[in-house]
Amino acid sequence: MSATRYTYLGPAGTFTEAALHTLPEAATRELVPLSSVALALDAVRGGEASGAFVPIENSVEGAVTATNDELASGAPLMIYREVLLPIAFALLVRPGTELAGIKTVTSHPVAQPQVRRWLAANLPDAVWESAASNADGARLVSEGRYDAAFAGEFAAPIYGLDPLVKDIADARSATTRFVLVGRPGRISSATGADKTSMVVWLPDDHPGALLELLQEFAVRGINLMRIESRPTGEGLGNYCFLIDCEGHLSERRVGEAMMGLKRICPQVRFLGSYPRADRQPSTGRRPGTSDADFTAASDWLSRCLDGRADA
Ligand SMILES: O=C(O)C(=O)Cc1ccccc1
Repeated sequence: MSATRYTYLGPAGTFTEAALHTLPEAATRELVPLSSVALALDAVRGGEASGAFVPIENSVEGAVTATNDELASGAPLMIYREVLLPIAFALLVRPGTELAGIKTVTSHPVAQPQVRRWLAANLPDAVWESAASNADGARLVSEGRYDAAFAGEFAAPIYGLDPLVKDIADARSATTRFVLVGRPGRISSATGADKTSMVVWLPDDHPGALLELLQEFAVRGINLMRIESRPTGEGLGNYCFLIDCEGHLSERRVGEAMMGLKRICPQVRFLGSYPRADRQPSTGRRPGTSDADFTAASDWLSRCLDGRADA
């Protein structure tokens, strides 16, 4: 196994690669591009790499389903870091191509909703097809398989293409979130601005089951940052939930919420506690949910059990 190898969604020139380079340790790792999220994660599961860097969520399109499904199934993995990257696309073409000559265009499926309005306004008759990644779309254009690709402008020189149009984004603040995933191991210490991720399977099918699950967070004043339902693959109506909440597992209220979920849900997969990329501390605490409040309450319980309730 290689402790210094990170795989990522490639090929060269993906947004994933650009985001990976913002991690300080990327400079000292062997970075290996692979053609799918599943392959990048399997290399970690198989011990050929210590980390895989993959997109997980987009502010316009939502979940990158391949990543979410991989984290919810198969051998367990954990998230150790996250990176946020603002995304703007360039329309990459072979030198000499003009807008009027573009009949086919490609991108990663998560990119398409971010350029849908631009496409309708500027290339209404062009046929869009999905690529394994935005950079792979650029590679396919260089091979003549498509006329144009939406990708990062930085991918153009890698594939001998020209950015015909730059800075394309239907939503100005489009951001993609990427995560560094490894095999389960020790989580980093709390920083005061942390996030905890998990996959939770619903308590057996009954009215209010989802509410019961959410109450574990609500009563402890824990703010949710994301909740995504995904089919378990075990028949219609069977879903699990990928949840990100504010805080670190070592905070009493987060630990107690996880224990609450563990008691009522058939399965809970802890996906890690790690520093928030936006460095924002957790929002508004509910009174009585600080670590000191939990410690005081359990001390009091011990005194009650000892017959010293008034001490
Ligand atoms: O990293 C890439 O280039 C990808 O293909 C994944 C992706 C898709 C859409 C926005 C950002 C990243």
